[in-house]
This record gives sequence, C-alpha cells and structure tokens, in this order.
Amino acid sequence: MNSRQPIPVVVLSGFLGSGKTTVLNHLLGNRGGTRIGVVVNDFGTIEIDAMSVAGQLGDSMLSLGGGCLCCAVDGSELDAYLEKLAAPAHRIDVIVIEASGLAEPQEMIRMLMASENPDVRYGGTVQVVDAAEFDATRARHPETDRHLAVADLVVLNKTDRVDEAERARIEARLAELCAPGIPVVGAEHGRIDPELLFDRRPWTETRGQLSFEDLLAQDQAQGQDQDEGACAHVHAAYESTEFVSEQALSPRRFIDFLDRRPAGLYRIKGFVWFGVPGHDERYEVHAVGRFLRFAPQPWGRGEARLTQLVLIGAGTDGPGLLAELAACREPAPQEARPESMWGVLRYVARPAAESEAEADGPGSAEADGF
Ligand SMILES: Nc1nc2c(ncn2[C@@H]2O[C@H](COP(=O)(O)OP(=O)(O)OP(=O)(O)O)[C@@H](O)[C@H]2O)c(=O)[nH]1
Repeated sequence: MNSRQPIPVVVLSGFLGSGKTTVLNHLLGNRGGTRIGVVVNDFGTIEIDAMSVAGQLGDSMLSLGGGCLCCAVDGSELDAYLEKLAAPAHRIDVIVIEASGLAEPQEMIRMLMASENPDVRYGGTVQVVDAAEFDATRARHPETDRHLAVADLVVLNKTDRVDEAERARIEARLAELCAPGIPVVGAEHGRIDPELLFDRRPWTETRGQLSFEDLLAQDQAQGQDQDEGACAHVHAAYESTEFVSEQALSPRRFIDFLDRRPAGLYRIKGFVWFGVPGHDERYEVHAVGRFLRFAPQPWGRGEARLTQLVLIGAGTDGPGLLAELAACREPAPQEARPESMWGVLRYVARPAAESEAEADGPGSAEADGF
C-alpha cells in the first residue's frame, strides 16, 4: 500500500524567453530543505535549458529535448519521467516541469490530471510573463491569453524593464485575463518567494477553475484541427535551428550577425566560445526579441571549447542562418585583439546593484539592445 502523500507536480510555463529557467534556478537556489525534482523540456535538441539548471541537481533532473512534451498525446512519456523522479530513493517533495517556451500548458495539465500514477498529483501551473514583451507576445500569439486563463499563479517577471505606470497597466490587464483571484506576483530575475510553490496546501486546492472535463472539451474542440494536420499548438508556427561549432566565433562578426537578426528570429540562446586572449570564458547568450545579453562563465573542468546555439523563430530561413553563423567562424582567435570583444562586452549584464545605480546613465538602453 502506498503510505506516502502524492508528490505535487507544478507546471512552470511561459512564452519563449519569459524567464522560466531563471525562476527555476532561483527556486533551486532557495529551496532550503525541500527536495525538488525537475523535468526540463527544451524545444531544440541542444539542451540549453537543461545545461543551465543541471549544475544544481544531480540525479533529480530529467531532461527532454527535441520537441514539446505537450505533444506527447497519451502522456505515457511524461508518466515515465514522473515515475522515475517519484521513486522513494529520491525523497522528492515537489516536482517542477519547466515547459518549453512554446508548450501548451493545458495539454500538460490534462496529462497530469489523467495520470494514473498514485505517487504524483497535479500541483498547479505557474505562468511566467515577460513584462517588457507583454503586448508583443500577445499580439503575435493570442493563444497566450488562454495560457493565462489556466494559470494558478502568474509571475510578472522582468519588472526592472518597465516603469511603474506600465507595470500597473499590465497588472490590470492580467487581472482581466486570469481567473478571478489568481495572484500576480511581480519579480525581477525570477526572484519569487519559494513558499509559493512549496506550500503544503497549494493554491490550486482553492482555485480549481479548470476541471478535467473542461480540458477534455478543449481537447475535442482542438481535435478537428489536428485531424486536418494543422496542429493548434503555438509551436506549430515556430521552427528551431541549431548551430554547433568547434571553431571559435569572431566576436565582431557574431555581433554583426546579431545586429542584423530578422524580427521573426525571436529567441536565441546558448553558449559561445570566442577564444580571444583574455576572454577565454564561455559566453552564455540570450536574445529575446530585440533584447540581448551575454554572461561570461568559466568552462567546466575538461569541457570542450564549443559554441552551441538554438535559434527559434517564425518564418526564418534556417539554412541561411546557419550559413551566416558559419561565416562567423574564426580560425585563429588567439591572434584577435582584445578590443574585438568590446561589442560583446557592451551586452554583459552587470550585477543588480550596479545596474540599478546606472539605470539612468548613458548607454543603459543601448546595452539592452534598443
Ligand atoms: N532584465 C531582466 N532580464 C531577465 C529577467 N529574468 C530573466 N531575464 C533574462 O531573460 C533571458 C531569458 O531568460 P530564461 O530564464 O532563459 O527564459 P526562459 O523562459 O527559460 O526561455 P526559453 O526556455 O527559451 O523559453 C535571460 O537572458 C535572462 O537572464 C528579469 O527579471 N529582468
């Protein structure tokens, strides 16, 4: 007989680049004694998100790349993952699924509610919203409103990138789009109170605005589209291009490539090796819309020097992008002058206190890529 309480499974969703991995890393770094199991679902086959959280977790993380978990129609794949994490040996208190930035949370909820695994139970959906991209994301993908409607908690992230008035406007809009009484928590860099997730009595127990029947009805409504081969999911409109290079990239040519990136190329993430003397770190890169950031990090011990990028966009020319990136390769990076890194260094995030102090100073908008 199963004497354990079922482990709550929380779905962490949100559009591309909204800050899901950042929230997850914050939770992992502030979990106290709580043991978190994590399932990461990367849209591309290069598991950038998984790499970004792996350091903190060891064997209580499972990653799935190459497509959206929400497309696993019968949920057996997800069930298999949850079963592994729920094994008593892991002593997990809560499982968080970081959905891909293009996932349909309703599908994941449906699968979790339909799961026959007695060791887990659906524990709610957290929807991460990028305050700076709020209107742009809704305009491009009206489906995101549907995602807000099933959320049990909304994290309005990147509040540092909007002013008070804009934040108030977004909050008012969110109150209309979410189910009544759903909390909207503002956050900078995903810093939310972990208690919101680890509470023994999760918020969903009192909300429950979405029944299993509702989800089945939604499914049937979508079924017709799917029969016709027109997947109703957001990600049907998006394609992912992946670039890997063992050769260093020229910082100047790469910045030039980024400056010219087409509007449809909505998200770039990964790690770049420039190999310029004095800058041999691995540079994590994030582009979300026109926003661009680099973060230098040390290479792992024995880690191969490599550039790995995932580019996600709508109507992008994959082979063309790959050709442009191939042209950024630099066969002799050790001969490059340190100044060639200046273009990259302009986009390196400064520590929070420093960037707050300089927020009104010259160049801060430039560094955000505006
Ligand atoms: N200015 C600012 N940047 C943020 C904040 N939160 C996250 N970011 C940055 O936004 C970028 C995307 O963050 P991620 O956490 O990778 O977003 P994600 O939702 O996991 O992205 P996908 O997995 O591609 O959907 C990174 O450069 C983060 O450092 C924030 O509150 N303020």
